[in-house]
Amino acid sequence: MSLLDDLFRAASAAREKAYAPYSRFAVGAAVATPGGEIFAGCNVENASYPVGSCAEAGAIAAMIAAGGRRIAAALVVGEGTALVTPCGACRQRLREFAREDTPVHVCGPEGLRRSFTLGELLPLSFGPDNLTNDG
Ligand SMILES: O=c1ccn([C@H]2C[C@H](O)[C@@H](CO)O2)c(=O)[nH]1
Ligand SMILES: [Zn+2]
Repeated sequence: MSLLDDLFRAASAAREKAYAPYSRFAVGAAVATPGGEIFAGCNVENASYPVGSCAEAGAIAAMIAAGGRRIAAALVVGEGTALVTPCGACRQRLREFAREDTPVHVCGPEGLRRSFTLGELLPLSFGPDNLTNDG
């Protein structure tokens, strides 16, 4: 079984647990560390709508809490027929721990629809390197 399969399974399982009573749009996400550890998350909405969080944020939080610091690959599972790519805020969240060439796989419930690099989704990005002062 491939890393892609493992990411898809983890994200799909998290998506089953999504708390999305307002949008009724369940999303699951998973990230893999360079060592092959996988962390997943789902969207968690709130009666105060802006307080809700994306699936990607949950997956990244799980990785950080477990001591992970780098994302080697990410995957999102949405629904409907359109591509559910990470929202703008989540592209930036991924950017903190990933590189321009890091793959971001976009799936529907049936499986992979398209793969991007993070650089394609967030070109000319601002990241941690911009804040280092070593010339
Ligand atoms: O990549 C995405 C796109 C949307 N959502 C969530 C946010 C909200 O709960 C619902 C509808 O936007 O889907 C995610 O979690 N990840
Ligand atoms: Zn998002």
